[in-house]
Amino acid sequence: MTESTTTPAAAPGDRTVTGAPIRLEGVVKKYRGTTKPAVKKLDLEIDAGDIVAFVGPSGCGKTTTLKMINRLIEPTEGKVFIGDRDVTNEDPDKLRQSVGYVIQSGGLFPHWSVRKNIGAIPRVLGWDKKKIADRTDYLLDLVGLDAAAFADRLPKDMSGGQQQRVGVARALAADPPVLLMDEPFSAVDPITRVRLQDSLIAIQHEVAKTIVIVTHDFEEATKLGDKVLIFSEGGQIEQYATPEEILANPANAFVEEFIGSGATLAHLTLSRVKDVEHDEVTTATVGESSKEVAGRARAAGHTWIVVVDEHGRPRAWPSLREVESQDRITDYIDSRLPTVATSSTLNDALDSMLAASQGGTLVTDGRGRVVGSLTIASVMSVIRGQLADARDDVASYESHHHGDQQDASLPAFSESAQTAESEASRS
Ligand SMILES: Nc1ncnc2c1ncn2[C@@H]1O[C@H](COP(=O)(O)OP(=O)(O)OP(=O)(O)O)[C@@H](O)[C@H]1O
Repeated sequence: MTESTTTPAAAPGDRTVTGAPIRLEGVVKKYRGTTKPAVKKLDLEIDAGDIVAFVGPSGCGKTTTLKMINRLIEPTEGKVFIGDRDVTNEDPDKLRQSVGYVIQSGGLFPHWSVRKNIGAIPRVLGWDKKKIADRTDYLLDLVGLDAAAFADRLPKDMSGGQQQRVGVARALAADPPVLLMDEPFSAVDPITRVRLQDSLIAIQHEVAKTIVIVTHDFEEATKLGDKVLIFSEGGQIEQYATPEEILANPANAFVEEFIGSGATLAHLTLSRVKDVEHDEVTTATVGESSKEVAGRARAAGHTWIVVVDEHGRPRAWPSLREVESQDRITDYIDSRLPTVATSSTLNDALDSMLAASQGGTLVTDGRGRVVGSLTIASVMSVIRGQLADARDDVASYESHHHGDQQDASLPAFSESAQTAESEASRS
């Protein structure tokens, strides 16, 4: 028998995983001076090329666990492996050069240009100038920034979202197999956050690292995570599974409580967009003075506007920063603009937001004219209100139904309950 010497060809669209698996074995963290361990005893395997999102209530040990992977926090007990390397025995500085790390506000050196920031670790590693310059240009493009415009800027001359993009580029500079992200998108506005999330998904599609991300936001976790890890206090794993599995089969009452009631979904198809109060929007037409439009928007407390055509139909929804980057409103058309009609269900609205990967959507009337906007938060708050009402109804039914003595203040209800019971017993 002859051995095959050919390596199986990758299927079209297959990506080369450059990430390494991460394994935690019996990892414990006891902070000095505390009685309860922050992380009790954690065994965890993360597959190469996966994004795993850590979620859980405040203080449950997410950040502690994350930082034990690059030993910004030293484990009290246990071992951490990246690939085959037992990193608990490595020089921590060396280790951190091979593990990308992204924190909340980018964490860039403020007096260094973007180029210098991105080149920080490659310089320490002794790369030559040309290689660093090429890598910087590649990474800026990867994170969606124009190298010609941004490479020589200082962080303070960039938006929070742009700084965070540079933070990601810097973390990827030395091509590490692992990227750790500690609430990377929590300091930016929701629209920017959605864009950064989408950008991370696109980047990961290309680079296929192993990414661990700590987030407070379950939506973000389900959006980004190939798997989501739900912790409870003491770094206890309550469920570690794909978002679909968690939503369909929460492992226990803790997880159920954490992700919210499943009834939420049922309500989405019952309610309509017109039942939800829309936010007002500032509209403008192509060619108007940007300054005037921005002034109008600010007076209304808006941070973005909708550019509409002569029929009032939306073309784009630029932020004021984008508006003010030009003298006049441009004729740009955003082909991915999410819109829903007032007659759509809330489910449609969420679909539209998700399809466009947006945290909000424009609302149009039957003729496609913009009448306002809707955010996921406002849709969710309506649903939560409905659920609370539904629970109150059930609770009041149960308290009266199961009470031994009749409540004199509710004779009609008691009677009807009794009637229903006697009818049921007759049938
Ligand atoms: N340096 C420290 N010294 C003592 N206790 C600490 C220290 N850092 C964290 N802790 C405690 O360890 C526990 C876990 O903290 P950790 O920051 O890992 O939680 P977390 O899940 O990331 O919380 P959050 O979501 O609020 O950021 C908490 O009870 C916290 O108070």
